[in-house]
Amino acid sequence: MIEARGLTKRFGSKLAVNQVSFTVLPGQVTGFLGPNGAGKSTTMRMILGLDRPTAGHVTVNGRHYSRLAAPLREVGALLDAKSVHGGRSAHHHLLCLAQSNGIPRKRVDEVLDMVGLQAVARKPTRGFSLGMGQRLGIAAALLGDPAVLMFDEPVNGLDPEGIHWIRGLMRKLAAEGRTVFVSSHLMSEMAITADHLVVIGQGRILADTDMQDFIDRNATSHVLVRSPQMSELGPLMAARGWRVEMVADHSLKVFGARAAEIGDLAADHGMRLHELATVQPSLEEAFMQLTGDVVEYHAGLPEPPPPPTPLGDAPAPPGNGDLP
Ligand SMILES: Nc1ncnc2c1ncn2[C@@H]1O[C@H](COP(=O)(O)OP(=O)(O)OP(=O)(O)O)[C@@H](O)[C@H]1O
Repeated sequence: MIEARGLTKRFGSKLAVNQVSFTVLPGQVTGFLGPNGAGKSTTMRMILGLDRPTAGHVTVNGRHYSRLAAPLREVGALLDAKSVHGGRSAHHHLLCLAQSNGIPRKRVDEVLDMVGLQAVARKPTRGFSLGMGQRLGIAAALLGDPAVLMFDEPVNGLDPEGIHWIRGLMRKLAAEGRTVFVSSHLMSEMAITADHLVVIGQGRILADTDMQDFIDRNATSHVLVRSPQMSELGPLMAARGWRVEMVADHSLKVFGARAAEIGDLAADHGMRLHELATVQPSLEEAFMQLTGDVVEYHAGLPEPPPPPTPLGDAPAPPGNGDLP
């Protein structure tokens, strides 16, 4: 278990982490999300005793990292996969770590097997791809068979097979009862890997809740409707007080109504429907909704396209409203 209480880190005038409190429980994968510069890495570094908190504290299994008798056996971490001496082989790197932490030699081969690096284990790591470096970092994290695991952007540089593999590994580690704390910018990946989310923005906790609750609270589902009689059906739905938006392919997005209500309305007026589907919001939509105001670094992108036209103001569709 990881417990942070009032955790704060200031770099000069920059308050990187601001009075953060959260608990990461065993037996589940907890995703740590936030825009660039939100304070994720700094928080993880404080958990590992690599940065000293300005205020507050954080413990791993009830103790500060510096007080752990055999740290690698209690917490394994992948923070910066590039922090390996390029002249050493993967085997040698792991062996040095094992020997300095009282871990049996045979564990080195076990973790090399687990991450799929056996075939290149004796080659210098300077020739490793980004993905191989990630796998080696994960092998080091697993070396002490720790109950707590932390991964900062673990899928960085991994190919689809590698991403699939790490997803399975995290789920397996959590199912074994371990504490798994993982940061990622890949929302689609987090959506299928994490059970619980801690979301941080500008150094403050914005959400600490389970995945479904986070999505439900921060984004709304809608119903996608396609009908050859859209020009008549649209105003009927708008008149019910439902928010109706025309989308690019001339279908409609309807907010505030259930699919059954829309189907009934169409049937009552003898109108045909070609599609009626409830669309659940994604983690990415919920994340963007919550963190939109706290993004530190905005790209100089061109102006976004105008929002979809609400149907009430929309020009009439061409012809009799039939869809292509
Ligand atoms: N050693 C440091 N000295 C000064 N400022 C720092 C230092 N480390 C981090 N910061 C600043 O603290 C803030 C939080 O940085 P941090 O790396 O923790 O964010 P992050 O959420 O991990 O970002 P990213 O998703 O981009 O990796 C940023 O504004 C960063 O510039």
